[in-house]
Amino acid sequence: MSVAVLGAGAFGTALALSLSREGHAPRIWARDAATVEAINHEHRAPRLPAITLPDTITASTDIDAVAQAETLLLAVPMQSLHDLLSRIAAPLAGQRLVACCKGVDLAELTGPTGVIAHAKPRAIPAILTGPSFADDIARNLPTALTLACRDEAAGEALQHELSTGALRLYRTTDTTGAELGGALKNVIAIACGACIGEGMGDSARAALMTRGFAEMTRLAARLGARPETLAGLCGLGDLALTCTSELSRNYRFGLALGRGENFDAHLTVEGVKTAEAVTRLAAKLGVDLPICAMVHEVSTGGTSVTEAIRYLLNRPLKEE
Ligand SMILES: NC(=O)C1=CN([C@@H]2O[C@H](COP(=O)(O)OP(=O)(O)OC[C@H]3O[C@@H](n4cnc5c(N)ncnc54)[C@H](O)[C@@H]3O)[C@@H](O)[C@H]2O)C=CC1
Ligand SMILES: O=C(CO)COP(=O)(O)O
Repeated sequence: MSVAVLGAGAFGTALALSLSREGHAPRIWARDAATVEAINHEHRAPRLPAITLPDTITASTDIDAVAQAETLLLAVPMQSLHDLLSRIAAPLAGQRLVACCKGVDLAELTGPTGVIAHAKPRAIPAILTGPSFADDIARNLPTALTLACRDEAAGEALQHELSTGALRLYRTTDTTGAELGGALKNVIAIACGACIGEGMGDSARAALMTRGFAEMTRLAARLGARPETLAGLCGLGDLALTCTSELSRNYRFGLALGRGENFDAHLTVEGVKTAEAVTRLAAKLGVDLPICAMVHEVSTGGTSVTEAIRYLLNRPLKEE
């Protein structure tokens, strides 16, 4: 089976490397010629500068040619996924489209598999998500992720196609749970970073992680997801990683907010737009997501970290 990667960022390049170790020769689509040049001629990717790529990994700016592979890994930021799919002329009928992004689309208020289903209704949508830093995958360190696909047979084929000696994939048909876990953990990671940056301490972070997990499961259950999906790699697993590691951009963005420091605007921080999208979605569905709402307020300058923490502490007391 042929696999290609659309998007030459850190995660797309790491996944191409992972595939290359299993004998695949993946092509990467990049939107700019300079990145293609770097991959094809210098065997390096701009977003993973410390890694040398094998010459079995090649790149192209011709998206229609690259998109002919049977499996396409869609590794662009969440808010660019719709734009990416609209660049491809073909309907991609019967092809497996694996979202490798985490978030909720602001225009459609759906996760990545919903965006795929709207843009390419004859394709088979799936999502690869869970706790992994691109750098760890690129270095072939042990990693376990969730592969979610409603089509059981396609999900099983993808699980085998994308697993490697170091990258172990668990399978589920619950795409809603898998994508909401990955989306919401980034929002909670911003909250945790802000809490630590503001000097509130590890106990406060543990409280945010736990009550954040309650928000993740509440919204997911309202949308029909299974609780055990959220308790898996794509929910609890990724929450644990992202809320505790300074390798996470979402966590570091939160740290900067808490410390009152600037943050590099070129870095992909999915939780900011996701906080806005889930706050809107929750209002529409009548679901209470106070931490996510505060992350949206703080990250858009609507309130301060101190005020947000005060608001959360002073909400009416309730049962756990
Ligand atoms: N970096 C990581 O450790 C991991 C990232 N992810 C997810 O992968 C997704 C991508 O993140 P990264 O690869 O880290 O981002 P990145 O910032 O390293 O790269 C993003 C890539 O997407 C391209 N891009 C942006 N907008 C585009 C558009 N409209 N059309 C086409 N290409 C576009 C950029 O040129 C760049 O090559 C995110 O949703 C992230 O949450 C998931 C797991 C791990
Ligand atoms: O999704 C990730 C880890 O699973 C990567 O986290 P960041 O996007 O916060 O860097």
